[in-house]
Amino acid sequence: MILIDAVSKRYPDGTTAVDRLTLEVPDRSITVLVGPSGCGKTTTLRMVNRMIEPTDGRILLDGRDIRDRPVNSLRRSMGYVIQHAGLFPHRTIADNIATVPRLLGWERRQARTRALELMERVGLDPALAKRYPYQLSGGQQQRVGVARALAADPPVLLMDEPFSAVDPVVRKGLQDELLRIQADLGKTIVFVTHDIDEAIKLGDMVAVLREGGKLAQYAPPSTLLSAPADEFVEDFLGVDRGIRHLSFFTSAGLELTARPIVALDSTAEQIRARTIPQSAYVLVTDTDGRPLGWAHAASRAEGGDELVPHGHAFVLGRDSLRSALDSAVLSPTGWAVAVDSEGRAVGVAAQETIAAAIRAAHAEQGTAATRVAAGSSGEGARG
Ligand SMILES: Nc1ncnc2c1ncn2[C@@H]1O[C@H](COP(=O)(O)OP(=O)(O)OP(=O)(O)O)[C@@H](O)[C@H]1O
Repeated sequence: MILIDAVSKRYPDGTTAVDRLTLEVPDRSITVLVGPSGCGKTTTLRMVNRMIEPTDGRILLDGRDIRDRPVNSLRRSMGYVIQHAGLFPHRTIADNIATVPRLLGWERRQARTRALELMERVGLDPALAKRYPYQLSGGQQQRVGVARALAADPPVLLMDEPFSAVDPVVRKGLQDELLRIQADLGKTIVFVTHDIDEAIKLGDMVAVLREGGKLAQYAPPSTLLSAPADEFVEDFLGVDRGIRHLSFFTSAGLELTARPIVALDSTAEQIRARTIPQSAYVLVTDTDGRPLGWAHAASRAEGGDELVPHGHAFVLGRDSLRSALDSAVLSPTGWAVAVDSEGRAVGVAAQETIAAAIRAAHAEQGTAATRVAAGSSGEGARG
């Protein structure tokens, strides 16, 4: 665990960049520092690897003051990724990634093997190993930056706006890759961003900082969205807070009906038998059970073959109630389509049913929060 204990940083010109910040960064999880420009995020991150020394307070790594460790060994236990990757322009990709292993005295061949292995892990074609950074796209360079930080397998990763300089699509890919890598490797990651959506997507814990380097709130993302500490945090979270919070509620227990699902070759009788009073439509599937679209039940029973696109389906259990609601809202019939992991239709749900599930999830979360507050449960509050 990294403990940032009442740490302040004042610069000689009188600027207070960080003001008595206390944070416990849990092991093997992603802690995000987020806040507006100039609120002290980078300064905090750099105090963790001693690129900046605090004016007051102390930082402990696994219970030991980081000032008691030689700075080189401290930094080698902490991979560091920055915006624009910061690669060495005159070194090949493989040599960039192998930098720290080589510094640690690894054989060239061993370091190269490690570099190639890491390229695959971060989603880079090993054929790029001999190229130079300028021959790679911005997104590819960021992946190299992550691979380089992971090269000596440090327990801690410090990431300073690593994905800010790439377009939204590439950025989403990099975020997904980081979550995949983290699921495999379980590093202790401190991640700086000014993007609240990125913080909510990536963070197990999120620290919202305000100007003057003060901590506004430190909580799991779900708690931030459901209970922002004050107006500043609420404003920073932006609009759609309620809708975004639904991403933390699973669709697993959602009540579905499979009745209005009919196969492409269903007879008029079968269609009539499967039509439900609440809807004039049936969902037509192919022979493998994958949804093709909605059909007006009465017309189809009389031989009509018109299908209305069903929009996006949600994967039951894997996707959230936000995804289920989105599916219903975008559906021309007002009914969401649920599929299994193979894409086969397993049922449909009306908007009202999803709304009831949302109310139940909120009530359940409220109960869990009360239990935690009362100290009668060891459960975390997330999701
Ligand atoms: N060397 C310095 N001397 C004086 N003030 C500094 C120095 N470095 C940073 N600051 C100030 O400290 C404050 C915090 O800076 P920091 O870079 O940590 O913010 P940040 O939250 O990372 O910002 P951004 O999102 O814009 O990168 C800012 O007001 C900045 O101007």
